[in-house]
Amino acid sequence: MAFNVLISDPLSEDGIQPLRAADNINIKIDTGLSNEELADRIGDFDALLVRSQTQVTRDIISKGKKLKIIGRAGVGVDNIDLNAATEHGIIVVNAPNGNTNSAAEHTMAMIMSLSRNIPQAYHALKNHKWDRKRFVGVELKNKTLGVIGLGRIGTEVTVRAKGQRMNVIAYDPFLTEEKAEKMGIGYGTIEEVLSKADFITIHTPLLKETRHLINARAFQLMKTGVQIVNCARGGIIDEEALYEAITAKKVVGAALDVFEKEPFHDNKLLELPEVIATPHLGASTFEAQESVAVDVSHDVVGFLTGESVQNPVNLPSVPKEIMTKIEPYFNMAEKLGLFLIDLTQEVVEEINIYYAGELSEIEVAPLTRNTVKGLLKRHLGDHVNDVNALYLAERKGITINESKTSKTKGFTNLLTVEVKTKSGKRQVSGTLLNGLGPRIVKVDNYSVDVTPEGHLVFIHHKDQPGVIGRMGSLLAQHQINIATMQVDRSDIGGDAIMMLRVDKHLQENELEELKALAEMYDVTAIDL
Ligand SMILES: NC(=O)c1ccc[n+]([C@@H]2O[C@H](COP(=O)([O-])OP(=O)(O)OC[C@H]3O[C@@H](n4cnc5c(N)ncnc54)[C@H](O)[C@@H]3O)[C@@H](O)[C@H]2O)c1
Ligand SMILES: O=C(O)[C@H](O)COP(=O)(O)O
Repeated sequence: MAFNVLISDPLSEDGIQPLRAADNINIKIDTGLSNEELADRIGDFDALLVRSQTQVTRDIISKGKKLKIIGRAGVGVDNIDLNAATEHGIIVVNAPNGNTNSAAEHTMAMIMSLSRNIPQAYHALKNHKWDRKRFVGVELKNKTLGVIGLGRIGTEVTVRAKGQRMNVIAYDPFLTEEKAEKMGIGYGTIEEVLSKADFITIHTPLLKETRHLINARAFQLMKTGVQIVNCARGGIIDEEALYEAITAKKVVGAALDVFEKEPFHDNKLLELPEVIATPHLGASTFEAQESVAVDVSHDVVGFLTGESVQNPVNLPSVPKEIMTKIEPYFNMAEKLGLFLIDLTQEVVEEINIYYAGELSEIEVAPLTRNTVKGLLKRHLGDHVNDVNALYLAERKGITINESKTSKTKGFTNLLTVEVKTKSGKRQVSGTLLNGLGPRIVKVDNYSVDVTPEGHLVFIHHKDQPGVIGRMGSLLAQHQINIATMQVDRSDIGGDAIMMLRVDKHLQENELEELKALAEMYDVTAIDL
């Protein structure tokens, strides 16, 4: 099967070699498309690769009928509608590590350019003005740099600023006193950092919570004479408030690589001599571009060829060593979900998943997704996948609970799936037998031993002599061969079950005839 990949922003040619080298991938490079053009063409593609320029909107995503993966060659995914991607079951991957160094270096270049008025002095000189007085700067040594957001880039900037003998103070919701101490920096609330810093640099993502994080109130808290750098995302600083703060002489310098609206031709901030700027160049180095393109290409090839991805954005990332442990259970988890929904045939209100034995010691989130995928698949078909299974369940009002226990009822590992419906609860348990694969070992309170594969028939009946014989004769009349058969009962003459594996799918009339036999309560055919 061949896959079509569209690259809609300029990516490093060396970086996309993993895509070029893959056998079954056709690449189309079409940069500078308008949203409408992209929406028109996206229907032919299995994967879309972008940087920050392409706006991957809900409309584009919904027109991507074949689209399976969106790769962002860089960090920020604020140009991709993640909710829409998740709802459509499209995985989004990014390349979070490849441009950290370049972005940190660019930030330092901006801080140093600001402190010594280098762009302004250059500009004057180009205009034949030899002006030394106007461009007297300040040293960085012993100045305080306030870092807002101490992730990958914020941390790298900190290391470099310390090299310039700056004092660093940072705010990040995940920064602890111990961590700050270990890094040799100060830490405080955002208000403390804003009020103590001589230079402020922003390194958070653009989120609902960080939009206009640096607003008029934040500028009020800052020292008069502060200088500010934004190499993270436009929109984190309120540009209107920054303009006011500069014209009020509160802020004496601002270095901006990113803007609320990009690209632009006019931005009134650029009319201010205190503002220096670059057109979103933080990640624009040969090294960073090659690195992010390689990372994202590997993930796209990996995903399209059925392997796991390294940098998923809308799926929790699972370390390889943990993935290796849980992968063998994936198929069983999905099959248990499929089995149970067929057995239940009712509206599910709640799903409870119990992980026991070895399973209680490992990360099980991917197994929960696979189980839920199985439970939804009968009704939603291929529309449901690992990416959107939990979202779709939630949208249907289904509560999902996971719990872990060491009690295994004699099995080394046991996965039990329970659904709650209006008429009660139903359960199925499975185990992975070493070397033998998965087995269904319990259905409700009955013990069985069945491979979850092929054509199964679950029969609920009264425990009475002759039921098994009548069932066998009827199947024989229809030329249906029984491959394996299990029976169990609650007590003598009470409720009993049969679990058959048969060699062909049971037709509706055959099922009806089985149900009509004496002492049968219910018969369900389940194809796995
Ligand atoms: N200019 C460029 O070309 C360029 C290049 C690379 C990255 N970026 C941008 O830089 C930013 C940082 O990238 P990164 O790789 O360091 O990301 P990261 O995820 O490693 O770090 C972000 C940090 O921000 C923190 N944070 C979140 N909300 C916060 C808040 N309200 N206040 C303070 N901290 C908060 C997080 O806890 C995290 O530690 C992103 O916006 C990314 O898009 C820009
Ligand atoms: O978030 C990022 O990785 C940077 O903003 C880089 O964006 P770019 O890929 O458009 O240079």
